[in-house]
Amino acid sequence: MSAQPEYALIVAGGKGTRMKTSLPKQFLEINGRPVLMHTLDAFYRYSATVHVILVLPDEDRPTWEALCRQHAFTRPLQIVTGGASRFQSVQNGLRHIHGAGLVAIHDGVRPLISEDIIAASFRLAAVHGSAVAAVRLKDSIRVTDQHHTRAVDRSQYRLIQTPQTFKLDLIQQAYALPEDATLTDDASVAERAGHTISLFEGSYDNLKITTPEDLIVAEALLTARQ
Ligand SMILES: Nc1ccn([C@@H]2O[C@H](COP(=O)(O)OP(=O)(O)OP(=O)(O)O)[C@@H](O)[C@H]2O)c(=O)n1
Ligand SMILES: C[C@](O)(CO)[C@H](O)COP(=O)(O)O
Repeated sequence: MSAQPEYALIVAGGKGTRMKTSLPKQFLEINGRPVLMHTLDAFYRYSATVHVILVLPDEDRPTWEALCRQHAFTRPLQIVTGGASRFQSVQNGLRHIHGAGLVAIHDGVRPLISEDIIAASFRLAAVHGSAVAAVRLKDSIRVTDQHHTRAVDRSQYRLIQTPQTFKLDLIQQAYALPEDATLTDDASVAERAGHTISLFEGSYDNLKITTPEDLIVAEALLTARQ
């Protein structure tokens, strides 16, 4: 752990349109427990003192509270209201954090995050200002326009994950600027504000639950860990 206060901002305000289920994917169960609880559990396993802020839409709170009762989930956390986009959910979460410290922004739908990666992100962000989990590509890639495709050098690219961990003043200042829908993650928002982004090694099993087959893979990976 670093000497500074540590916050985990877990965003779970999405609708999961690509999952095509009526229940948002963060509430779907994998191995008998909601995706979001697996995610939160990883942060409590990392540290008993990390301040956890959970971003949820107001209309999803009854669902979450019912799941907490059903699964006897009593971990301490602060719930704040989600926004219409991931940007707005993160922005609202950051408004509820005061003072200096570090914040790990993490998708509620990345339930396989490990304590080691969380620890590395805080440790490296304390030194560099930012620490963003990333992995190398395993497939070949091509760039396309409407008419042509062209092979590109995959060694120059990374797949970006969360956690994306920052010094608080840096990321709060970056999120004070207007929303730009082309910025899909926190690193892009920080970069737009003039900050250099530091990457560190993420993990292929830190998958984001996005489409139905991701649930099957996540269950298999969780089972293999037991
Ligand atoms: N208004 C939003 C939109 C997204 N998120 C969160 O951002 C993370 C990554 O988003 P994504 O996987 O795209 O989730 P959804 O927006 O729910 O999915 P989809 O794009 O398929 O609708 C998720 O934990 C999601 O809950 C959020 O907090 N608030
Ligand atoms: C933040 C993120 O998970 C990093 O890979 C990703 O950018 C979220 O993208 P989405 O469009 O919300 O799926």
